Amino acid sequence: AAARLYTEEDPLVILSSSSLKPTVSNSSSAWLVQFYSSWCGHCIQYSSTWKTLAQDVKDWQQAISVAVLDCAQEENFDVCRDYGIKFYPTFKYFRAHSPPTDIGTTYRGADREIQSVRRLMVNILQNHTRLDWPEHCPSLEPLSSVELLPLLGQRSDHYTAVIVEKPHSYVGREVILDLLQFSGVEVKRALSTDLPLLDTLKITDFPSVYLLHPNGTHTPLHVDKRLRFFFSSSLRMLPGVQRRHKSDSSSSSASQKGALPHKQNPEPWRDFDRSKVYTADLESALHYLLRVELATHNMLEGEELKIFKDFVTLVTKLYPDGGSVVKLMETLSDWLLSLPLQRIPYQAVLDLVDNKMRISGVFLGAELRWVGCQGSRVGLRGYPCSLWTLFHVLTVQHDAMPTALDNTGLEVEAAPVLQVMRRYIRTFFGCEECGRHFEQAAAASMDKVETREQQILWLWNQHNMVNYRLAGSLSDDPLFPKAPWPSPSLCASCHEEKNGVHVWNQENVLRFLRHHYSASNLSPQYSLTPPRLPAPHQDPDPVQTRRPQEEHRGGGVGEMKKPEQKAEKQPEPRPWTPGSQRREGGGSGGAHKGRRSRRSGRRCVDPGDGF
Ligand SMILES: Cc1cc2nc3c(=O)[nH]c(=O)nc-3n(C[C@H](O)[C@H](O)[C@H](O)COP(=O)(O)OP(=O)(O)OC[C@H]3O[C@@H](n4cnc5c(N)ncnc54)[C@H](O)[C@@H]3O)c2cc1C
Repeated sequence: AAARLYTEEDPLVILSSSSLKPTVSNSSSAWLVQFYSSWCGHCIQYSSTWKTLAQDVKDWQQAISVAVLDCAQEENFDVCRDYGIKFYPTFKYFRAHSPPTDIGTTYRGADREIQSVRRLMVNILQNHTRLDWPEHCPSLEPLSSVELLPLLGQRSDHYTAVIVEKPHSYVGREVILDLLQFSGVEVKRALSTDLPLLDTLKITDFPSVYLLHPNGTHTPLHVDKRLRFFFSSSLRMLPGVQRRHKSDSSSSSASQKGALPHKQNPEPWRDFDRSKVYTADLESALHYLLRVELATHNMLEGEELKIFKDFVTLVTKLYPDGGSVVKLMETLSDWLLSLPLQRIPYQAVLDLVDNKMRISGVFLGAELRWVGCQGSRVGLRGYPCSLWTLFHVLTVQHDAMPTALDNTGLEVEAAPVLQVMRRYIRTFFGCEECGRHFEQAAAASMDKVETREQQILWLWNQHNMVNYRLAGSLSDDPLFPKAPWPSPSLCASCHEEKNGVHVWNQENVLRFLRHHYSASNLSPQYSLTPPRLPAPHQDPDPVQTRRPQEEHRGGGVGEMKKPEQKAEKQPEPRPWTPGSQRREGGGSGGAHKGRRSRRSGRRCVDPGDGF
């Protein structure tokens, strides 16, 4: 097992003697298989490149799939001999619909860099004939102005994106394949040598994307950088464009029309801005965590109690809003720390949260109210989304207030937010499998995190690993497809390309995260708890005094409206009461009193725009 270079977690198929032939012969897609040996040093070194390649072309798999087979495993000795493998690694490709007698064609290209292999994959596809063309692969050939110009002005039930590029460019074909699993948009390509097309569309730069809208209008697609990643991301973000789930990959007419495939969410839709973080999501996270997730642990004792205390301390010290939530967590923290008990019944925690604190006007919102975390139907997004959001906010707050954890005992750890998160997820998070995955990742690299900046980036990177893994899975909300985050529309300067491969500019990512998850980017709109009122002598807090209408004005890059549903109005905050969810009233009444003396007085600094 120690020698295994690839696991089921990797975005590729692991083949063996028994599965090779049934998989690659008569398949509706082509296959690219790396025959390797787990003892070969070069194969070990190359494995990370192969995994990156597999991730890069994961969305192409209905046309061409990536696999590995370990020839060092005894059970595979015979099959490697039968397929003529003499050196490691050997790359072989199998055309779609190939007969069982086909032992594949060996790739002897100049190099094995990701870009070269990706281009090889495009060439393999284009070498198919009409008769054996992979079933789900659209045409990769360029179209001419004669075919394209008549489409101008026509109405349709989907977008058509025309990529106009130089003859040797691969971008158009790669973007066509990147969008293979998405409905609501069709991608075609044309060449920069087609002068009538260039004249009509007034295209002078290459590659360019020209977009034909469903309503018959047509415009150039604006991207910050003319790179494959930017084109693919922008097209995936078009309204109504969504990832096909495995069950509807045969592109049912409903998904083609951009309709949501599942039952609509009965909750009223709340318009929101993707470039903001909503306190309602953070409050709902704590509401769920304290009243639902924790409720499954009747008695908190020993290690569990310690982990819960640490979590409460962390939120008390780092939660960015200064209102009821902090006061509540502070009171809870004081209470937990003052008790000499080794065991605390969960019911006592609940009683404190629901009843005792309410007497002094401190309360946590009474319901789940997802905003940035609302899903297109019940059961999607919600709590896990808000938990990620909460911990991202805490990593950024820790960076903005480095002394906030002093004298809590947490400051001795290099990455206290991550360590508390790790222990919380392992012990309390309801999704056991998520906890197992997260623990694996933490065990592999969390101990290497030494600075607050690395702490922010570690969590961002880990979250993206999960996004990659879950893209296209059943938990992927079609309205919010899982994808590398932040998207180019949120942060163009976070994305670059090196040797044809997408890379992150980590400096800009860090800058973006510090802004996105900062206190000044928190929107109180839809919040369930009363905002902190600035004391007469204090400067008004820009977050808390901003009127909801100002937050909510349309036109921003990230504004997210859901079609067909009425938006919910800004609600009145109301407290939690055990029997009734509807009772009104209850102010924060001095909820923030004394807070600044107990928490670090430093404010988070917004590094400004310009991403
Ligand atoms: C610790 C943890 C581990 C999980 N592991 C699994 C698992 O193994 N299997 C499984 O099926 N589900 C897992 N989940 C749930 C899953 O990751 C999603 O949270 C859930 O499917 C809801 O997805 P979402 O579309 O709301 O976006 P989420 O992934 O929940 O993201 C929430 C919001 O965070 C922002 N965001 C997205 N990516 C990043 C990033 N890289 N850095 C910073 N911000 C980002 C975006 O604004 C996004 O809307 C896990 C959740 C958590 C908290």
